[in-house]
Amino acid sequence: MAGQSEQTSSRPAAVHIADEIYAIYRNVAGVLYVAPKVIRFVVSKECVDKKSDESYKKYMERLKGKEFSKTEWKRHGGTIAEDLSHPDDLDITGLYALLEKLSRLHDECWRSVALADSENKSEGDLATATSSMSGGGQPNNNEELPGGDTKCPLEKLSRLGMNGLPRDVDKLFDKLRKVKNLRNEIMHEFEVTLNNEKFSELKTALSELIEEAERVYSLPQSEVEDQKKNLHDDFESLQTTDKKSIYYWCTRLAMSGKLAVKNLWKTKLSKETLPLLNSIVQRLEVFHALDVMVREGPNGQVLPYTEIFKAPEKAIIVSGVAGAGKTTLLKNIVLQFFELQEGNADYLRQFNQLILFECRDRTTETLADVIKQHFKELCRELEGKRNVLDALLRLDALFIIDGYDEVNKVSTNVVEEIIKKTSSSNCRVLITTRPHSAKEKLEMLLATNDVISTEFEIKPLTELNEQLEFLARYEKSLGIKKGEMTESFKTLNNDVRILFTEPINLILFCDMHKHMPETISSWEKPGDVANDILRLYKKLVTRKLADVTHLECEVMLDDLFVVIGKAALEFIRENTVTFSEKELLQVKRKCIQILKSTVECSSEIILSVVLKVNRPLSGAGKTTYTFHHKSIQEMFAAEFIVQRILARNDSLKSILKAKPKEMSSLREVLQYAVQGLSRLRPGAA
Ligand SMILES: Nc1ncnc2c1ncn2[C@@H]1O[C@H](COP(=O)(O)OP(=O)(O)OP(=O)(O)O)[C@@H](O)[C@H]1O
Repeated sequence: MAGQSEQTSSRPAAVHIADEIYAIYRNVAGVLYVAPKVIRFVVSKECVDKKSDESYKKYMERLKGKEFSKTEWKRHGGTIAEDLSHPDDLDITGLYALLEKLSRLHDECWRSVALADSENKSEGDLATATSSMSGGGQPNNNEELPGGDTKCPLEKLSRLGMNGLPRDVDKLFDKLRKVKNLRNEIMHEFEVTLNNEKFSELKTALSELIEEAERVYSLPQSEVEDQKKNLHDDFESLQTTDKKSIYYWCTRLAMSGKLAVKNLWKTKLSKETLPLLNSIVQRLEVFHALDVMVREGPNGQVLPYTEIFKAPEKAIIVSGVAGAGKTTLLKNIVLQFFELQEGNADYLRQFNQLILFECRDRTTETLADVIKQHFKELCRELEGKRNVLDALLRLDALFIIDGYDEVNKVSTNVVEEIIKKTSSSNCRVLITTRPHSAKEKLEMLLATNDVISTEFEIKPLTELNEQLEFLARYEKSLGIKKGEMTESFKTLNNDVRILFTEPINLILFCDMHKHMPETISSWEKPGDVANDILRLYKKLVTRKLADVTHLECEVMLDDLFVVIGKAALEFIRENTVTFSEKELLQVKRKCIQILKSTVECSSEIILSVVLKVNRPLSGAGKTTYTFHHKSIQEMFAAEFIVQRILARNDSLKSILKAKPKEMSSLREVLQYAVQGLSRLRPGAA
């Protein structure tokens, strides 16, 4: 269904739309409703030995004669939930994987029994020879019956096919693959979704699958006839579009969902305003393709980020330290998703819908609200409002959750809902988080919902050539003379250069290069850099103040930064990175008091330099404020701590005022504070 939006938007005639709805509806309902029914029938035949309330995991353990550990099940069961006992919620992909695993395991069982039989037989032959020599004549209990399946622990499943020979499942899987491929084409390529011929191709493929099942499982004629009749009736029922059916809403999403989401995000994400440069860059133009490291396994494999979806697990966690580029990676994935038709992001072809949710959001209360934001038009229709989420969960949607470490009381409910609702669907979830904070909580959330996940960590830009490549893109985009900024970067000593392994720091380097190039050559230790970044903020505020006063503002600025730093710390303690107008009021009041003593101006003059204003795109909703980056908020908070320690010798505990559970949000702040202290008072850190 990729590429749907553009085609749909340019179609003029209503009649065409009706034709398209009809074609899509039949194909989508064919692959999402009829085909799984047929495959479930085949699975039930492969599983005749399974008790109805027994989970597939327990069943497989019974056949294997041993329990699977978590990791073993991850390997054996793939994405099959541990407690799954009925395949009703699995779609073609899941059913295919399940059948493949079961049939392989059954073959294994038969092979091991045959091996045991042959060993027993040779022992028996020896015994017979011995006993015949001694004149004895015990019957051999291990004697193999025709087909060799009597000793198999599979009591009801026969090893023999219809022709009396050991069954051959290759053809069955060929037919199944045909159905699966049709599903993927229909779900992922909009031209195919629209293609009327696919509907009859699917019907033929399913009918052939039933016939192949007849051969493999020696099915009685009457059962095969019944299945074929059901198939025929189901396909007939799809000849008219049923607006009440959930597949009608899948169809509507297929037609307009992607365009709606593109309209919501593209403008917001395609440009980026850099923190202090006041320059706008095109996000895709400056994007540096980051590598990721596989967290599990001994050898810490490094992969391009585009490989993350090759992992079979439903949930993909991308972790990375502050400013490692997690959010930027997600934003680029969203943008690339809209460019799919140009063929430059094939790794996203497996998804036909996309939802983005930011954990820092403190106003969106439910998943239904998230869906409403994404598919406003569809949700305006009464039936749409009720059905869009359900329909989405039947499609191959990618749910992107940004910044789990920033999750708050409100957004935690939305995240939980996403994980719960997608757990038994075909959708996948991509979540970013800083590695320490909240990761355990996230893993717990996934485990309680039986969601298997895998983690990739963003690889820092440790090599000089990577850092230069990164900077060169910004150099070009910002119109800086080629080589000017990169040459300056090359002059850094190694101790300082290792600070620039994260993109955010390289961006701050661009800031320094523009506003205080002379300081770069004076950096000796990492602590010098964070200090200069705060100095840079002061310099920019001073410039603003110069428009309204010619008085000396240094002391006043220090006081203002203490107020801002204190607020930054308090917000971080509560894991808050976006602030409402109301929350900011308190800070403004304090700033005004300080300003009044020296100059008659509004607090906006200061806050407009330090904070970024986020106005809701739609016009609805409230304006929020953030620091230009969470790391900058952390630097301000750290500076406040350092100043309090130096000025009043206060204890860290009394400055932080943090409850034990709040301490994890302060990790990075403390790192900056230690750097600051060791710079100013080497013994104090
Ligand atoms: N791959 C990239 N290519 C180009 N610029 C990048 C890239 N990654 C990050 N940046 C720049 O670095 C800044 C910080 O990155 P980002 O906000 O994505 O980090 P993060 O890991 O989400 O940080 P945090 O954990 O603090 O929220 C971005 O605003 C962007 O300007």
